[in-house]
Amino acid sequence: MFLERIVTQTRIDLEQHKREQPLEELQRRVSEQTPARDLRQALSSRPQVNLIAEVKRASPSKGMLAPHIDPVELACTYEQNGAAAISVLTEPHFFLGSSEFLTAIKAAVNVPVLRKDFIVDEYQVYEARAWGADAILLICAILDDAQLSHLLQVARTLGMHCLVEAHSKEEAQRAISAGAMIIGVNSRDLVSFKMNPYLIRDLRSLIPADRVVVAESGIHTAADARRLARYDVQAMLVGESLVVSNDVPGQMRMLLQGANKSTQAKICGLRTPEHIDTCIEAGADLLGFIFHEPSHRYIEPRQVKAALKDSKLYNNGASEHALPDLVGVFVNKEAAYINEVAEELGLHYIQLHGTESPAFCQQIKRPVIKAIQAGSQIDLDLLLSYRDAAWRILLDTPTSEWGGTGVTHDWNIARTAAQTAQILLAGGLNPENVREAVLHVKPWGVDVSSGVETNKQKDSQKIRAFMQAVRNTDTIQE
Ligand SMILES: O=C(O)c1ccccc1N[C@@H]1O[C@H](COP(=O)(O)O)[C@@H](O)[C@H]1O
Repeated sequence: MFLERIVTQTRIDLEQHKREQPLEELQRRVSEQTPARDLRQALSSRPQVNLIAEVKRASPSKGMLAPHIDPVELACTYEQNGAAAISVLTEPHFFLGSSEFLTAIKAAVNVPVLRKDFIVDEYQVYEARAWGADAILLICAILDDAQLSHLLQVARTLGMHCLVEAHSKEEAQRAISAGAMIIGVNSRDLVSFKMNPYLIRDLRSLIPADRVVVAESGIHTAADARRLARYDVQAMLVGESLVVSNDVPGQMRMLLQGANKSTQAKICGLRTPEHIDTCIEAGADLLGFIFHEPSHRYIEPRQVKAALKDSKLYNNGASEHALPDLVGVFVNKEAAYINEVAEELGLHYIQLHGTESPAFCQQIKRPVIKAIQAGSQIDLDLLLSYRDAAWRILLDTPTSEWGGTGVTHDWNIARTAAQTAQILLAGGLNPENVREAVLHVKPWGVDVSSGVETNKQKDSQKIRAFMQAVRNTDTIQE
């Protein structure tokens, strides 16, 4: 097994390092270092998804990636193009890394530098600092609780932050309990190398708001990065897709733009597997299901289950398409019922489209999208009253039918609101007007139902046209 092999090899190397350079000598070198740069601050000072760009020549899962890269030149390119921190592989046998790369990179850049290695002994923490590292990686899977706490403590005394990596809910809980302030969620299972890009979605809600969350592995496209923005991570750690790129600045731009400047798109009122597939193929980010009986878009919860099961793309884990998240739309229903449906269907977000109060929103066990009616004016105090209770605010046109009428509202009002909160703009959007809406309002996301229908039925061509208009607008917003 890879992990066992690498840890065994690491321990052999470690004994040799200890013989060559006793801890006291290493500690003397540590004392000569300038203070460590603050990784936590670098990842949390701006409200955006930051990029930790990684320097690695090979990996056990992918073999040779970029054996001839110049590590310092690459790190400088990363810094010049907006990386908030640099991660450097120092493991020599499986990743072709080296301590010399780290020391040379540290001298060449001004951002924090992370030692990415398989750290199992406090000697390696001192080693990292002596080489110039500002932060280290600690992997929950190879450390017990006592070791994790001890290594965190040693790093703290040396002024370094730790990126504590989890691969499961249990490991995330261990990282939290150990007091880790920067928690990485690695989509790649270190034992099987299998990818689960949706692990971050499952783990994010477990991690307290005062911790910095880093999504790691398998981040290749703008859609991958846009998906991470939905989980409110503070950083993405990217190696492979950068080191193999022929255009590193272009790849970095695409990822940073995907995470921070693109528009999330929700298609609402879905009822069939075919339309679910169309949405996925077209790159929709959120799929909405209406659980409000008077609506012609109403769908019974069990029918949603069946439609998702029959969708070709939703069930294809190896699909090239990033899978959207599922939103259940409810109007003034009981909290217990909403929570039950959410659990049963595996909904990711709950949209509350009635008169639900902030206190009610807090009874919902999923992040809440709270719809607020925005007519010729908007009650900003009302909007702010949901600040702690709702994950996002949806602005819709006032109507007695609650929503889904295909009527627009005043986008100047919406623009003001979008400066105060992360807004999902709804109400009368369609393939023809969505570009203007996005450019004018600059919302976090857009939401459409009527505008992608013909004769009250979803229309695949209109769904594609809507999505294309949104993505084209993202490109010109760069
Ligand atoms: O679509 C419905 O029937 C509906 C019923 C009850 C609450 C909300 C509903 N739809 C929401 O309305 C907007 C879309 O509006 P439009 O049709 O594009 O004008 C969206 O938020 C839906 O979730």
